[in-house]
Amino acid sequence: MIITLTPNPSVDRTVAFDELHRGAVNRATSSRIDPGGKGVNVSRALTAQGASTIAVLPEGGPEGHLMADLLDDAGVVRRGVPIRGSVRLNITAVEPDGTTTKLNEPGPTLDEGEVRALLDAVATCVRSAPDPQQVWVVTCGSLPPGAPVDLHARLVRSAREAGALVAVDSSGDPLRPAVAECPDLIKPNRVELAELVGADLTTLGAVIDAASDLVAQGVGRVAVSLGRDGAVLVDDSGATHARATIGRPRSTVGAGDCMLAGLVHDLSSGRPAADALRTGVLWGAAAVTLPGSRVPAPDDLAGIAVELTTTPDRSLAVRD
Ligand SMILES: Nc1ncnc2c1ncn2[C@@H]1O[C@H](COP(=O)(O)OP(=O)(O)OP(=O)(O)O)[C@@H](O)[C@H]1O
Ligand SMILES: O=P(O)(O)OC[C@@]1(O)O[C@H](CO)[C@@H](O)[C@@H]1O
Repeated sequence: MIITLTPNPSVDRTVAFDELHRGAVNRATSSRIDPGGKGVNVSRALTAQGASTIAVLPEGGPEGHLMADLLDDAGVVRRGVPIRGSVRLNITAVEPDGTTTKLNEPGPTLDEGEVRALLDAVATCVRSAPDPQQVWVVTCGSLPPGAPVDLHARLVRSAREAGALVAVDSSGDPLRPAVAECPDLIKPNRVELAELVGADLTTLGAVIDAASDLVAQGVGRVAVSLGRDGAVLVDDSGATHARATIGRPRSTVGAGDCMLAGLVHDLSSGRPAADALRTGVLWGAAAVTLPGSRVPAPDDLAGIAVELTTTPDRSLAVRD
């Protein structure tokens, strides 16, 4: 069982343009809408693959109702925590050459009672699971205004107390206190890891060294997503690198979330870490072949080959 927390979910509207012009009226060629926010996407990807998950999220306002309907349509089990504000709506503009422009709203202001209700909802889900020791909690994304910067860190503590293993996917200031709580897994991308450790990470070797330092400080595992260069997983037994080649990329929005979903899916089933990385990279690459933030179904994984090595090329220049 995998429980996700998304403190700042979003209804994601993806709008396609032949060419986007700043400061002009732009007429779209098509549009789609998906329930989103990083933890919500993790739960959507798990649901699409038939895995057991509950998405915990704040629910309020017209967008909150829309979010609930979209999640119900996708068959995603959810625990909505009522809030006074309204869930945000994020816009993604896509152009035929693959250029993606994201416009993310700040989200509703949460008060301390609402924050506590979110953390309690997660702990209740963990305690109600048949075997809380087998539960992973995944807490993801930006924090809405009013939420304390240590919200992810508090979640690591409270989910642990309830008996679960915990993964964190966030960035910037909210990531730091969460890392200090030594979660079982973190999933930064290369830029987020570079910001966390305060260094330029331009080769795979530099990424591995930075991740190894975090493991030495007590983080269980560090999975770094590297865009088209795949991902590297570092733990106290070493580093494993995996990547997949796909045809034409369509949208990278949510690919990191699908990667994390595949990784935690296999770890929670007791699979070896290298297999879990392979699954994560496969789900991430499959997501990139799909429009908007659509998540892959089992058929979408067919025909994508993943290369995996336990002796990564440390000199590889990493770009994304
Ligand atoms: N062009 C690509 N070709 C093949 N696989 C890709 C490509 N881009 C992304 N991926 C896959 O998707 C995963 C996640 O991508 P990326 O590193 O861009 O995530 P991210 O920056 O965390 O994304 P986000 O936070 O926007 O969801 C990668 O680890 C890789 O497996
Ligand atoms: O503003 P945040 O919380 O950093 O990111 C939110 C978001 O951009 O992330 C997801 C893709 O990873 C989207 O569904 C959503 O719009």
